[in-house]
Amino acid sequence: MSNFIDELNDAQRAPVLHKDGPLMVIAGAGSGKTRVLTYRIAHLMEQGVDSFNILALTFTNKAAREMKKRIATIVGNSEAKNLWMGTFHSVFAKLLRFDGDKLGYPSNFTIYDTQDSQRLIAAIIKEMGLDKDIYKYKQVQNRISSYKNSLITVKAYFQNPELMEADAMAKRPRLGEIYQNYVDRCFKAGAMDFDDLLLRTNELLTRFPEVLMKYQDRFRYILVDEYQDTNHSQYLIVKALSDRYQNICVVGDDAQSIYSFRGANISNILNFQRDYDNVAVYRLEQNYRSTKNIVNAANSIIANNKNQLEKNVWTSNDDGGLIKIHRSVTDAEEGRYVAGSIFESKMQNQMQNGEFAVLYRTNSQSRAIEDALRKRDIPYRIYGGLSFYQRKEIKDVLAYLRLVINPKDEEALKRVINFPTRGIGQTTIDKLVVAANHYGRSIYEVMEHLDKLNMNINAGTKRKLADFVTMIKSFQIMNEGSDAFVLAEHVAKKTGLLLEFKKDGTPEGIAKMENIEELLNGIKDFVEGQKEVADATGSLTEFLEDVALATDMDKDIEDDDRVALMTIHLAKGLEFPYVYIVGMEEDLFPSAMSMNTRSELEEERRLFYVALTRAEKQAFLTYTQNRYRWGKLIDAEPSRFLEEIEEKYVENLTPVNDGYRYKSTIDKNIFGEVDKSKLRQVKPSNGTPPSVQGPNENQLRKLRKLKPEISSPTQPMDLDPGLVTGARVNHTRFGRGKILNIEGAGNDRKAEIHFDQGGIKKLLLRFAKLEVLDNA
Ligand SMILES: Nc1ncnc2c1ncn2[C@@H]1O[C@H](COP(=O)(O)OP(=O)(O)OP(=O)(O)O)[C@@H](O)[C@H]1O
Ligand SMILES: [Mg+2]
Repeated sequence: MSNFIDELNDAQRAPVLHKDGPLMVIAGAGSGKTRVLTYRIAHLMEQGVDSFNILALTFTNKAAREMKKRIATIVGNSEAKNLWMGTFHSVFAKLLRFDGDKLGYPSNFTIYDTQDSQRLIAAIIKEMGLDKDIYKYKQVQNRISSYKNSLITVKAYFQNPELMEADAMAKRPRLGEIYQNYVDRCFKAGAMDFDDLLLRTNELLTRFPEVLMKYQDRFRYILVDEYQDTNHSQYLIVKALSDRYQNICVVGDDAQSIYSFRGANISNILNFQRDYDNVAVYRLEQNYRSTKNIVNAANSIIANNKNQLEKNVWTSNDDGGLIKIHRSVTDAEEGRYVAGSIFESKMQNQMQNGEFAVLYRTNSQSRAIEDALRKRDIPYRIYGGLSFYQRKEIKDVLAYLRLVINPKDEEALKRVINFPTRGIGQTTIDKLVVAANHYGRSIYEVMEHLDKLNMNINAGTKRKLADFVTMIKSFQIMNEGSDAFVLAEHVAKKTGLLLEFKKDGTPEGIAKMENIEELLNGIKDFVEGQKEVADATGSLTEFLEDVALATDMDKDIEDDDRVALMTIHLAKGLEFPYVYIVGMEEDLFPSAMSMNTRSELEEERRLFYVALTRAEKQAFLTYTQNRYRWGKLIDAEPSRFLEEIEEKYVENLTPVNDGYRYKSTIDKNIFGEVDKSKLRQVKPSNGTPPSVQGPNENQLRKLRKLKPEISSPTQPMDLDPGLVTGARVNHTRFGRGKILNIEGAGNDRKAEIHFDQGGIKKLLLRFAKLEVLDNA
């Protein structure tokens, strides 16, 4: 036993040692909430609480694994293994495997990922003959998802005139029917989507008191990290399970609640004291993660929110560097600045790639950063993009494996029934779907009974369908006798998938084959690994569940030294020595979609607070004057959040008094309708010093009259001083445009130009004969 209790300060020790009963830890970022949760579990086990009686819910599976590792070093590996620990989705998927049969689900139910759900919804919209431009499948899926997370079942929906009216007003009067069909189809396919994992758990616990009692008795101690981001469905599950023993410990930070768009409800944290008797509330105030400058800057930002619990976060860490703000002319230049700055820090301070993170508001911002990092040969990893398991060839193999476990799985079946091609056309598939709907059965069941059904399908096709069924059945027989790896390898060969990609012969085909090989390796690893886990057998079902709930975030990558790129949402709970927050611009951050109400804007501000508090040593904020959005180059305005940081904590790397400063006159109290024109009213001061990085239009005009050497160091200067990023130019054939980027040297010097007539072209300067315009 280690004396791990000594690794806590007094304020942290209290909730760790707290005896039974409900407790809540409310504290700012980096104050040790996750550490308290981890150590409390270790302490409970030391006090003799059986590891089987503890349930811990975390934000990512990776976080759960790390906690388990830490606990294992304190109480020993074998005990730590028995803990039920993971995300809500993974924990309750496991619970539903045991008891979902009471709701009519097979224990081997499939988990539909978002893509599966969207495909099915798109198919239903088509079958119903609805206009796909009005019934956009992604929007419909979103809507259904939010109903499910608010526990609005189909039945409840049709009993609620207000909801129906709202959908009718949105020109989607038949949304309820789609919802109904979607739920029916999932059920028939023996499938649950992500939201079902919570919805059905709730249903199970409400409808079957004996099941509820069983789990209440099992999970005598429940702990929840990031409690501020639980949605209603999750909240109810926790409430129900903890109702009997009331040994519930939640930790969270209202200032970091950033998932309300997914139905998370900050009032869960505010109402906790009302929900339980004698709640002990603990507060932590000392931040161990960040420098004084970062902590104070973050405090000054969040102080702009009206709705928040009083907190006084401080740190005894060093002051550290000021928060650096950098402006550039284009997003490409922003990327180059970030890459250059990382490169420099690495050189100067001997830092690893893994010590840097670049955070952004939306995934699409990663491209410019990636390009720049690649040019500098800095390895990076994008989190939350298309994960390995979502690649087409991988999903194809997985679809066959899913069919082995659950042949009713409609999305898997549709995916591979004719891939590799075996002469089963779309018309045949449509007929099968119609028959399946008619008989209230799955497509596979229809295929099994083709000879008894009077269907208009010719004998040749019938034989092909029968062959397919026979093939799946042969896999099923094999699955009983061999492990997941042996079976998967057999399936990849026997179905012709490997051959299909090999035949292809292109580099892409080969890459796909290699990916399949990687998948097989992964399955082998999994089978080996599972042998050590309690309750696990290394079966194919377990593997598929792991995959369905995996995100890239969950992969163990500690040994891999790369710069991390991710959205701020994904960065919650993590920490990095150096953090770059890019795209600090109005309409991007805060997002244009989140400025309609005060509460939306406050959520964006919390998001900024989360972003900044990820940094341990140094934070950089960057913004650009021009950015591509929705295929157009737009003038970007500096984010209002920049001016909300108290001035003494920031350092501007680019001059701010030159007409493009971020100090706007925007009225912070106006929320609904921000007067954008105000941002433009900032007058350029006289005697603007020439900027050395990213000149703006005003400066460009001046620059053209100045000596060539006064130009951005990132832009090697041409003989013609006007040809720089951001300059307006005229081309004899393409007309007027704006230079986005200049690259290459000598005869190879090229300019990337966005022409007013539309279109971006890369032109060799020695041929282009560009005229620099003065009247920008
Ligand atoms: N008493 C302590 N002594 C030394 N380091 C500590 C102490 N408490 C926490 N830390 C360290 O401070 C950092 C932040 O802790 P932790 O991640 O638990 O904070 P948190 O409150 O969960 O943050 P967030 O709100 O971002 O989730 C971690 O690196 C942790 O190891
Ligand atoms: Mg935490």
